[in-house]
Amino acid sequence: MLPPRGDAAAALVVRGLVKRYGRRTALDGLDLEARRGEVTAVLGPNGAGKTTLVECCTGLRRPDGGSLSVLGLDPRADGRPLAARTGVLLQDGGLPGGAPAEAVLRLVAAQHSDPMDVPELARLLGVDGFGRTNVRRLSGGQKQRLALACAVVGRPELAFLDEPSTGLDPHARAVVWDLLEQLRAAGTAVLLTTHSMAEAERLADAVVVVRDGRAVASGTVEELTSSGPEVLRFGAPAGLPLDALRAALPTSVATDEAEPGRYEVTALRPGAVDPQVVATAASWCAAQGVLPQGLAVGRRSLEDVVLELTGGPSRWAA
Ligand SMILES: Nc1ncnc2c1ncn2[C@@H]1O[C@H](COP(=O)(O)OP(=O)(O)OP(=O)(O)O)[C@@H](O)[C@H]1O
Repeated sequence: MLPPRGDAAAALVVRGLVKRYGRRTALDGLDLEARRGEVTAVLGPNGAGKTTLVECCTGLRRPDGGSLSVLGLDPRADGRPLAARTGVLLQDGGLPGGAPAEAVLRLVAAQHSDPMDVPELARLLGVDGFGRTNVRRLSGGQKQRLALACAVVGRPELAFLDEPSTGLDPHARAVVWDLLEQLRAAGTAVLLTTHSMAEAERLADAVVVVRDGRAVASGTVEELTSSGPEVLRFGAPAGLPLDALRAALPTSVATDEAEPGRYEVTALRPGAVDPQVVATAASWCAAQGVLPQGLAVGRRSLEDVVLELTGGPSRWAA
């Protein structure tokens, strides 16, 4: 694990956080920091403890051990001042069911001293399209957009966003990503939990990988993915015979169909994936009569790293 980057820009400092539910330990000594003007993405499989972390940070749950500093305050003792300075999006929304969407947003805005412009935010997140609809009647994605609007309307210094783009269509997701970039540019510290590697790659200034209630790695996407061997990847029809390709390539690379239709030529020593290897693989594809889709040389993807750190695909499927 990379050393923590403790400094004055940290809006959230979590040290050795422990939370148990009966005999189940959800957080087992978790360390994490989130800095102002940065998006910190918390990644990890189902049950890793991400939501419990957000619930502890927002004062909804009492930790059993460790320490928490939220904008220099204690989330349970200083709930009131923190409510004015933080924004929270929880997975189950927590919206009142009996009022129209835009009225709910106005109500939340009125609780803040310098809220964003409500009509403008409503337009940005598409809340204006269902502003008069009762919250109870909103679709999952509409509720999610309203809950996100409520979380950010008070211009929070620190925003806790638990899976903000889950259930959103691609257009809404792009809008949410733009909004998160605006928050970051305004100096907000954003703690984002997500299962979307694309979201983390696009937005995260820092990534914390959580497994079994502990941070098992942290750093930038670049720091986490820059180690490991170079790999030539391409897509082609599944089940192509690889023997001829293996015979044509040097022994300094290993060739596999990593998953059906996804081929990888991995360097077994530094520099082994060289231009000649790329040309050989392309010629082999030509001999097979196939066009290699997305042929590219790179290192591990963020998904590869996270799967490796958290125990592989079977663990994620559990
Ligand atoms: N209220 C609760 N009572 C008992 N156990 C709980 C409770 N909430 C969470 N847990 C357990 O604590 C562990 C961590 O759960 P948590 O919801 O924090 O994980 P998560 O990383 O957010 O998962 P997901 O990705 O599925 O949202 C899990 O084993 C879960 O079953």
